[in-house]
Amino acid sequence: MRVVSYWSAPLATRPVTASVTLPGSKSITNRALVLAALATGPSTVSGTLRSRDTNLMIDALRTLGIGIEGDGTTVAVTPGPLHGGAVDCGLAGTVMRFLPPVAALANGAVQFDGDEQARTRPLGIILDALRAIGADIDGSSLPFTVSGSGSLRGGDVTIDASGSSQFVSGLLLSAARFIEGVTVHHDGKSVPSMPHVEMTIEMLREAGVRVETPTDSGEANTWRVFPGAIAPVDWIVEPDLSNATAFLAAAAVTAGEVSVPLWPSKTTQPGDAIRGILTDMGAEVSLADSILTVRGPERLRGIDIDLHDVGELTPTVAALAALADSPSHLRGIAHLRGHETDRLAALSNEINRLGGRVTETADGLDIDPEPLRGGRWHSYADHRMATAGAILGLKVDGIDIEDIGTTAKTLPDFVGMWQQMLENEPARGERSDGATEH
Ligand SMILES: O=C(O)C1=C[C@@H](OP(=O)(O)O)[C@@H](O)[C@H](O)C1
Ligand SMILES: C=C(OP(=O)(O)O)C(=O)O
Repeated sequence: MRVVSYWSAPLATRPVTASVTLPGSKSITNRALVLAALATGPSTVSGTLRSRDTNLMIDALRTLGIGIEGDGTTVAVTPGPLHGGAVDCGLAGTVMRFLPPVAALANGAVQFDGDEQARTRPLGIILDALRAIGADIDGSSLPFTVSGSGSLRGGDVTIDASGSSQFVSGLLLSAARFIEGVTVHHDGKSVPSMPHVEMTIEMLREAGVRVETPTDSGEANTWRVFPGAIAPVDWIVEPDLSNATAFLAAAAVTAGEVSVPLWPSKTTQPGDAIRGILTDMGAEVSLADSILTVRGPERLRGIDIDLHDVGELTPTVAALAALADSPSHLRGIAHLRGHETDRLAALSNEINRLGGRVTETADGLDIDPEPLRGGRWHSYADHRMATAGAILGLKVDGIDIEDIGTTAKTLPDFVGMWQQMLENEPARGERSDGATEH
């Protein structure tokens, strides 16, 4: 018997009004750490997210020989000779896809493993790509071993990155340190989450790396990183806009008003797309003096949207759609079946268990709003499933969320922040009831 804890999601008894400051972006933090580790001298990272995914990245880099000082949000990274060791990826896509190329540059064997659930996440594409450019790797999913020889040839490689943009980002991030750099060609259905590839390219350029995306010369879906030095940078991490979406959704579903300070005026984070999404659903959204404010409408409209570029936002958008007053169609997100869990199945199962009407399509979800009732909400070890349940819980009494602690993947203080947002609202707290696993 496994003891499962449930958190009674607090109901909003009035419009939510709050200002919520978000910790740093997972995606920017983990890219900054990798680039700092491979740089020619010491870097700092300020605004570092401290969460399970980023702490796993820090622990892994330390294991491989990188000096990382600081327990808080400012860390100092001192590169050192890379050596072998054991890396725990947890359930972090960024760790399991960004570090194998780093390991190929180490002197020694690097053993990768992770959570049971991580063993089914797509990985073979990037491991095969690394083999094709000279790496010695045993295995095609977790657990696997990279036997580093201190350098990697690099060169041209063709991959199908339609399963995850992280295959492209992972190869590009370390490539300046490959003898020949890398040219990655994508051949397959379109690459999802392209803003995350843009984020990789922008950060590489900030570190002085030469990157070309020769779309102009007719080579769409090709990225080239030239060999050369990665410069040390004092990175400043933006707040995590994807995590912000759950809090902004609270305003949208309660006709409330939520602001998030330090919203960047220009960003590659996909979370920025929530502005357009909430506007389309009927909310009033404004960005002034770096403060994003969302005012919720009396009635939220459904939405028909392709989320291919911003798939990370799907759990929030699905929760919004389930509380809207007209149908929604979420498209372009077949790749979510390889995220922390099969998010299309998880969202449809859980919303339907509460009385909703969600149908899984080949590449998304059709959501017909129905009155929902309380009940258990399973989170599948997925931080964004847990936060989607919390959004529904604002409007539907009696939703008990399994393992709310799973939000620690990217937002360890989610419960505290949620309760603070609802200050003066009755918080129903967490209990542990020894229920057996479903
Ligand atoms: O590179 C990154 O930081 C990420 C890329 C995306 O992955 P996919 O392309 O696999 O969707 C995104 O969903 C994930 O949360 C973070
Ligand atoms: C898909 C996600 O994470 P990962 O970086 O583990 O792929 C996510 O955070 O929504």
